[in-house]
Amino acid sequence: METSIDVRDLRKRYGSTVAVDGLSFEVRPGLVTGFVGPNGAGKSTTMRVILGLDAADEGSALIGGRPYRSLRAPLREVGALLDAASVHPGRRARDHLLWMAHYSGLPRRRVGEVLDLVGLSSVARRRVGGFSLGMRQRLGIAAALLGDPPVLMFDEPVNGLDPEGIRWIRELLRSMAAEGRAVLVSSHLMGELEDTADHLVVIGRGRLIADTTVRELLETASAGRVVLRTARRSEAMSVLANAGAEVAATERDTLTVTGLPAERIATLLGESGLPVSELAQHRASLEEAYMELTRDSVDYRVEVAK
Ligand SMILES: Nc1ncnc2c1ncn2[C@@H]1O[C@H](COP(=O)(O)OP(=O)(O)OP(=O)(O)O)[C@@H](O)[C@H]1O
Repeated sequence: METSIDVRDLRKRYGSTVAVDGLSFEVRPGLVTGFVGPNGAGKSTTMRVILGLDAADEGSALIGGRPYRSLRAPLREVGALLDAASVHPGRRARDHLLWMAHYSGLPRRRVGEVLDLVGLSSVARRRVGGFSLGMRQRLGIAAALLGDPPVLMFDEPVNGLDPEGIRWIRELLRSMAAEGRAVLVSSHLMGELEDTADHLVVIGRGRLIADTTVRELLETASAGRVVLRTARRSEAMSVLANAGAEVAATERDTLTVTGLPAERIATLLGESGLPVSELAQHRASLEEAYMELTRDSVDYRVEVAK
């Protein structure tokens, strides 16, 4: 199962909107790659182009070295969950999958297998119109798995799910990658991917912002920042600023200091007779690292009413 997704210099515009602007990245087998960016960053468009649902203006998006449209048995090559609401409500879950299997030349027995895998066997003869969002997501995932493909793509799969459903999808994604599949999963919330993704492709306004492992991203975001607590915060701020540090007041009695090592901070404050109740290297959360990265590429900000 050594199939990957290769996106090279991809460009796509809709009228005057540039949705994807020269994007390149790879989704490798055996890993869950998180595809992250603020709303409107171009994630869905990129996925649609990879799946041949939209044509690129420039560049390429290949699955196992070939464009989607030239794949002879697409469902055996790539499975995708884009829009879980797209199944006709009058159709029964099992019939939907049987029709897909028939249309794609897949054995009927796969339908029972994937229904078991996603936990829908007991409701397989019910109409999809009566399904909850979580059940629809599971059906969409069953459809993606039908051809047992080496490449999987999920667009915001945990949207609107309860914690049990979220945990189920996370475990499924991890186990699919552990079997050697290339798994691409998008989200506009980095936190959602914290326990799931090995690798991250972060985009904003259609461009690549970071292509990195989760670990590297956290290390970069944490680097050189020290957090300290002191009851005499404003005096500590001026002592450290005079020594050349950049100092930000965060919580009530807390400062975040950049530009001085922790030992130097301790010495300076000690010499000035200022009490320090806590002094530690800052450990950034993934969400924090992401906010930092995408600060300039958020299209729609909520203005706070004054
Ligand atoms: N069919 C379309 N016609 C016109 N504009 C579109 C179309 N599809 C996407 N866009 C625009 O392209 C940009 C990228 O949209 P896209 O849906 O790919 O972003 P996204 O990262 O998936 O966002 P979200 O997290 O909100 O789904 C947006 O400005 C969007 O309005």
